[in-house]
Amino acid sequence: MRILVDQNVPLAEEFFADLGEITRMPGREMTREAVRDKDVLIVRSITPVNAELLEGSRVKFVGTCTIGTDHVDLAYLRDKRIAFASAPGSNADSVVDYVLSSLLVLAEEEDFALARRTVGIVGAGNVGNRLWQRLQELGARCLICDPPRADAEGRSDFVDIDTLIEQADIVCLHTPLVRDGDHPTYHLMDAARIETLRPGTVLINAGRGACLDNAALSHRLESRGDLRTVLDVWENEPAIDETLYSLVDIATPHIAGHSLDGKMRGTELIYQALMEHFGLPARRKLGQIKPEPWLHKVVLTAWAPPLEALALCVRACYDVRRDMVGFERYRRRLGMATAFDRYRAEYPVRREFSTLRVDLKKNNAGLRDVIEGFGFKLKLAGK
Ligand SMILES: NC(=O)c1ccc[n+]([C@@H]2O[C@H](COP(=O)([O-])OP(=O)(O)OC[C@H]3O[C@@H](n4cnc5c(N)ncnc54)[C@H](O)[C@@H]3O)[C@@H](O)[C@H]2O)c1
Ligand SMILES: O=C(O)[C@H](O)[C@H](O)COP(=O)(O)O
Repeated sequence: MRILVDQNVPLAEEFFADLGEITRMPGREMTREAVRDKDVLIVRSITPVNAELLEGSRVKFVGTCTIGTDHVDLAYLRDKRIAFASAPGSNADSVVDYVLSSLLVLAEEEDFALARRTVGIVGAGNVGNRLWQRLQELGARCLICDPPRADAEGRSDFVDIDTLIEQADIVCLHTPLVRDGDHPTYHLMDAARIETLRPGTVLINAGRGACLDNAALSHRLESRGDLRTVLDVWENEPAIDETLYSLVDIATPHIAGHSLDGKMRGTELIYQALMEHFGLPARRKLGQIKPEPWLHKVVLTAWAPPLEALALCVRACYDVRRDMVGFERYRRRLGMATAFDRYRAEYPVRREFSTLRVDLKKNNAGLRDVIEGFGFKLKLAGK
């Protein structure tokens, strides 16, 4: 069997080598010629998978090691009877880590307490739901907007997006990119909605770039400069708008989900789906292959103020400023589009909060819920 794999998919050799010959290639360089004689195609989000790529090829299985599937023409695959799998939930915790790390940076700069803010979460799927759970541990009030779920589950505790925008101090976008149907998300945050954001609102997009009208946001930031913004996803990646980039507070090149844990989980999910497709037992397990994190534990030896201790753990594990500064360094050297892709390809190792154990004394009970709720492992030691 011949398998073509994006070069940014970790552990492909460990998972797939027994199945056949693996060829690696940058996702943006995958052409019809490159896939023609392959049986299996394993991509990430930057390869458009459609008739143009696959027509006339032998490909019988396509796997994307990502949550998002907007780069895949699913109707075409169905029509051609090409099996397909994605990796739902694989890097959702990494995205939540990214959002929380960003919020802690802004809370520190602006001197606000997250617990006293209203956070609006647009899209309450794997990412949004986990963010909701973790924020509740901090005591933050959350407003949830997810019309497809509201319809399907008959939920009356969800709000519509305009109510959310009106009431939230922090607006987090975690929607997939959907262009049609009852609940499209293309430019869900359009010029009119961007204009109605209250001065001082924090706006975060870690879903897909085109869920937010980038030109309209650029206009609002240039003309009024009264929002705090965190953008991980952009329209026209990797050649993103330089002006918008310069106006955003935390600007990163689509790496919110790029923890090693998230990416490895994505590979494992596609391996499992591929084995199932071919009726083979999935003997390889991520737990047997996964490297140990560099930082295994943080020990808090005495009582500590909960929020300060939490911020310390977050920074020890993943500080979003590392990526902001790293991306800017690459951009100055390579120019925007090359830097965008190169930083992701050479992404420094990052582990999820869940890989860090926090040791607490028993008398530090106030911290217990916050640390656990934020996703860290907890160990209680005697007084
Ligand atoms: N920045 C990154 O690195 C990164 C990483 C992972 C995922 N993503 C993106 O984030 C998206 C969400 O991830 P997920 O794992 O939560 O996906 P998911 O499919 O589990 O959840 C998406 C949620 O959005 C809701 N939704 C759909 N249309 C909506 C609308 N018009 N308004 C409000 N809500 C709507 C859906 O009902 C669903 O509950 C992915 O589709 C992907 O595009 C980005
Ligand atoms: O949809 C996803 O899973 C994420 O957007 C993912 O992190 C994208 O990573 P990429 O494929 O761009 O490396």
